[in-house]
Amino acid sequence: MIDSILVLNAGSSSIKFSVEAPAGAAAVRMLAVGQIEGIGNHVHFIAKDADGAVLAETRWADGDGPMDHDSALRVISEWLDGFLGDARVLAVGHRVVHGGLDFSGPVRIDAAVRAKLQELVPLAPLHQPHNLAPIDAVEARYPGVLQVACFDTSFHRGHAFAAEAFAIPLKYYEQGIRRYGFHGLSYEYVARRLREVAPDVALGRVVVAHLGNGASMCGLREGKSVESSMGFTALDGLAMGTRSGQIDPGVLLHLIGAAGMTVPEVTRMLYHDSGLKGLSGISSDMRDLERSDDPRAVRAIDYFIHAIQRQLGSLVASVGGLDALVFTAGIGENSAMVRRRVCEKMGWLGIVLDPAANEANAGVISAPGSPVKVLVVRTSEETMIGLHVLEALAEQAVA
Ligand SMILES: Nc1ncnc2c1ncn2[C@@H]1O[C@H](COP(=O)(O)OP(=O)(O)O)[C@@H](O)[C@H]1O
Ligand SMILES: CC(=O)OP(=O)(O)O
Ligand SMILES: [Mg+2]
Repeated sequence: MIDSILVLNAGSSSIKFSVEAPAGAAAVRMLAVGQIEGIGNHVHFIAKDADGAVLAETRWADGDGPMDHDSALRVISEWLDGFLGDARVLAVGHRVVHGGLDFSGPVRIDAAVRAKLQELVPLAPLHQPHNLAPIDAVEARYPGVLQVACFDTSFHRGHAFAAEAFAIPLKYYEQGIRRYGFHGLSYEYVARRLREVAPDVALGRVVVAHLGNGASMCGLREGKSVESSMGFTALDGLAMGTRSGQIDPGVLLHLIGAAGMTVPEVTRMLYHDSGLKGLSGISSDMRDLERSDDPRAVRAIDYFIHAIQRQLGSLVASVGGLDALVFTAGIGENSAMVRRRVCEKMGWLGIVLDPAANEANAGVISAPGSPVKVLVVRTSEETMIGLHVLEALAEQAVA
């Protein structure tokens, strides 16, 4: 096996990984990619080679197999040990969801950086601990190896004040209580891919809908992030698998005040028991809801679609019109139903869907001549992280 860069990406319901070989100064060649998805639900491990051929796969019965991120990470590292054989690990890149005020780009991890990332755990309780655990596991397995943290927040830094601030006393803004935005590695990757697959719109007014277990939307102009639906934490904006999305802060004041709930109880409700799961009472997984004819499942999907449509209208205002709408991530890439329903009521924006292309999960799903181009782009936070690690390796070589 070739000396490689390892990439680890812990999401809220999955751990994704890839093995990348440097291929020149600014490109990586993927050797293997895989994930454990459905952690805590229907757990599924798969690893594939560069051509998509399955190298390993395990599907556990409900309630069986790795039920938390730690045991999922062990399954992945055992497989990686076998795959890598005696190849050298050149560096390891990690997705870290929150970079706070301090980190506006990828950073080499040392003890001081590790400590700062730990401080941000309360701002991303569903992600940050799972992002940091692999850093420690890698240090134990490959002592001294270059480790690079790549942040979900970096791509959004540089938003205008009005897109970044909350209208509370200014001192809180100075302290870092701002709308950071997340899924930035995904948006950065999609913005790059658009230059290849849709150069006519790539630098125009684009809204990207990253619809996974966590879901957000981003307005782009000239390939740069202008505004995100997510804010200080990854709770804001769209309803998600288990997260509420946008909520009137008065509801929280009521629950903590008059209704007597504790802060940990409200935290648990907003992060774990809300969204599709909370509304349906059935599942956080869109696949389960699509299969169900329970009216609660139908209403949960209705809410999800409505939230996306409202956010789309809002982001179109932020970027000043619309040249392209892009769907990505687990739901965006795979659910023709969600894409069809989001677009259905958006004709007034100039969106005309090609139903057959949409059903086929094609790259371009708008009808020929549609004023707004609608695309499906497969995201790869792992590739983006691999490229950032390559830059860090080059900097290390120069230093
Ligand atoms: N074929 C499909 N149809 C509908 N939804 C799907 C399909 N495949 C995956 N999903 C949805 O994608 C979600 C996972 O998306 P993903 O981007 O991998 O999540 P995350 O990175 O946030 O863990 C699952 O919760 C599931 O609801
Ligand atoms: C930020 C976030 O919500 O990430 P994920 O979609 O991986 O849960
Ligand atoms: Mg994700």
